[in-house]
Amino acid sequence: MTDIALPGRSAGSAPAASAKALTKTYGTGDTQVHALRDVSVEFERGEFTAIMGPSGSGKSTLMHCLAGLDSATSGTVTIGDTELTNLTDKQMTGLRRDRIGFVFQSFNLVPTLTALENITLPLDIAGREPDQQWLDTVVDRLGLRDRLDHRPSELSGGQQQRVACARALAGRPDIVFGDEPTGNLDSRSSGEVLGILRAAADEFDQTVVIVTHDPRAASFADRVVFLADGAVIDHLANPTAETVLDRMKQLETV
Ligand SMILES: Nc1ncnc2c1ncn2[C@@H]1O[C@H](COP(=O)(O)OP(=O)(O)OP(=O)(O)O)[C@@H](O)[C@H]1O
Repeated sequence: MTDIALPGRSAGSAPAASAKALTKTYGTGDTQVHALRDVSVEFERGEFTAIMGPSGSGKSTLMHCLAGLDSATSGTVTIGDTELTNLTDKQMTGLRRDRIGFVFQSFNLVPTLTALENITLPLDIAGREPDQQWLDTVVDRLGLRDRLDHRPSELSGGQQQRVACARALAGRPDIVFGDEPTGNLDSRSSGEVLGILRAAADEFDQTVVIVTHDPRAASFADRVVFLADGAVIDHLANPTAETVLDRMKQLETV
């Protein structure tokens, strides 16, 4: 498969991703839902951001629009200096494949493939050779070396999520999105997954954006963006589990 040339691969000083005046409306008339109302937010290169907010506040919708999995009703999304609304379907597929990684709450592994085959699947589909050194780094950092020949059913939930993380990181994407990536994990496995996402930002200058309900998970981030009723209502820099919890309580009483 040939690589699709995308404008803006070397993003310079542009944020790694941004949303400008993003709105997303579902339905019409009485049943209309404003999932996003005029959301503008930027994500710097090498920055780890947690998106938090009550159920139904628009977190997943925002993440899916940022990652090109869903389209907004109005406003713009930019990855590097590539505006997603300007892309053809083919270019969008190429951008998602080459520059974006995803980790979902439900792992989404292929049951018939081994851990290693799952990790390299997106690269295989894209016809790309894995960077062996990078792959080794990711596998070792996630403690998966002695699990590579196992199928998902032979792995614990934490191990499966680490495989999903390795799959997201294997192609060295500029930006990694996680939709409640630790939602199904115990605290030890959560710590391992969040640790590798932290390392992706610190050591490899990748941008990480996760949705979470967990103040402890959010404490691994550089910044928390709080959503309520489809709008950004607050930011918190250098969060700890305690400051996040305090802010959540304050926001509930507003
Ligand atoms: N396909 C859809 N059709 C209609 N309404 C939708 C659709 N998807 C989401 N919504 C609505 O949009 C709003 C935002 O949903 P979203 O899933 O982004 O919230 P969330 O903050 O991620 O919630 P949760 O924490 O419960 O996962 C909600 O009111 C939801 O009911």
